[in-house]
Amino acid sequence: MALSGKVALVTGGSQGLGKAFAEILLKHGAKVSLLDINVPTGNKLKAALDEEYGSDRTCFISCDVTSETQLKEAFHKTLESFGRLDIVCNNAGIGNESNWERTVDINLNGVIRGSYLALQYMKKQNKGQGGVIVNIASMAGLGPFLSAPVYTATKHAVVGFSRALADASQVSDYGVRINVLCPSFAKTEILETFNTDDLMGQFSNLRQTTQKLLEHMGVLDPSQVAEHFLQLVTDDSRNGAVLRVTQAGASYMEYPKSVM
Ligand SMILES: NC(=O)C1=CN([C@@H]2O[C@H](COP(=O)(O)OP(=O)(O)OC[C@H]3O[C@@H](n4cnc5c(N)ncnc54)[C@H](O)[C@@H]3O)[C@@H](O)[C@H]2O)C=CC1
Ligand SMILES: CCCCC/C=C\C=C\C(=O)C/C=C\C/C=C\CCCC(=O)O
Repeated sequence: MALSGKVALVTGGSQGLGKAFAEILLKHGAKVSLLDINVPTGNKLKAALDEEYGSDRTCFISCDVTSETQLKEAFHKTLESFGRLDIVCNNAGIGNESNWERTVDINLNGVIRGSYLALQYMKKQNKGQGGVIVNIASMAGLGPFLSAPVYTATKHAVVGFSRALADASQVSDYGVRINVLCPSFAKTEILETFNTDDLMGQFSNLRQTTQKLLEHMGVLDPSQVAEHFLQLVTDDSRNGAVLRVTQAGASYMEYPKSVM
């Protein structure tokens, strides 16, 4: 998919990986709708991007992915502002093992809400032009992150949900590809979770083990992660792909062939 003239929507787009995804899409000619609950940071980012790319290339929409109403409205506004929708990145996520229900509602339910709305707006059967969904999971979607069982569960679920949806989309001929990105640790604000006992919940005692894991795996720059995100957006041959990104490089996960 060539990105010039295409329109993308990124949840959790105010900062961190969402910001890096928005920037790489803009660099390649797309327009981007940024959705986030962090309004001051989102507005500041929009102002900075206006300077660099012009004010008609982005919009910022205050939106909580736990609200079906707000998310629906944000998709509607994006279509209204830019006239089309081609790329949806369900990226918003948190680490909170104490209020684990909220973690599930953002990291998993938010991805499901965003993916279903994306299909509704992009599938050919609804007069959409087709497109691509990239859901942001984590290395914790592929193996256990011992100090964060609920975070791990949400990310495994995002991988399974996205793979099943990709097959469903292909068999239904929606013209929408669905891929998953699984980054290792990246230098963003979410890493502060490890310094916050209230968020670590009952496994805050495992701080040292977590710290060792982080030192062992290293910390990626968001721009490195964004390069691989771009691959999932632009490579039309990829549907149901799960791409893991580590300091050692990126590789597609291989799974046994589906029975159907
Ligand atoms: N940084 C890392 O080490 C890794 C992060 N990830 C995933 O990447 C995604 C992005 O996280 P980061 O950029 O690292 O963290 P971050 O904390 O910098 O960014 C997350 C963004 O999501 C927004 N957000 C949180 N709850 C929201 C809600 N209910 N509705 C809308 N927006 C909401 C925040 O305001 C923030 O702007 C998350 O899904 C995270 O799980 C995956 C692997 C590694
Ligand atoms: C409440 C704690 C969750 C905090 C979330 C903060 C950072 C998130 C980072 C990640 O998403 C995880 C990245 C990599 C490590 C995860 C698992 C390692 C195990 C992988 C394996 O064994 O294959």
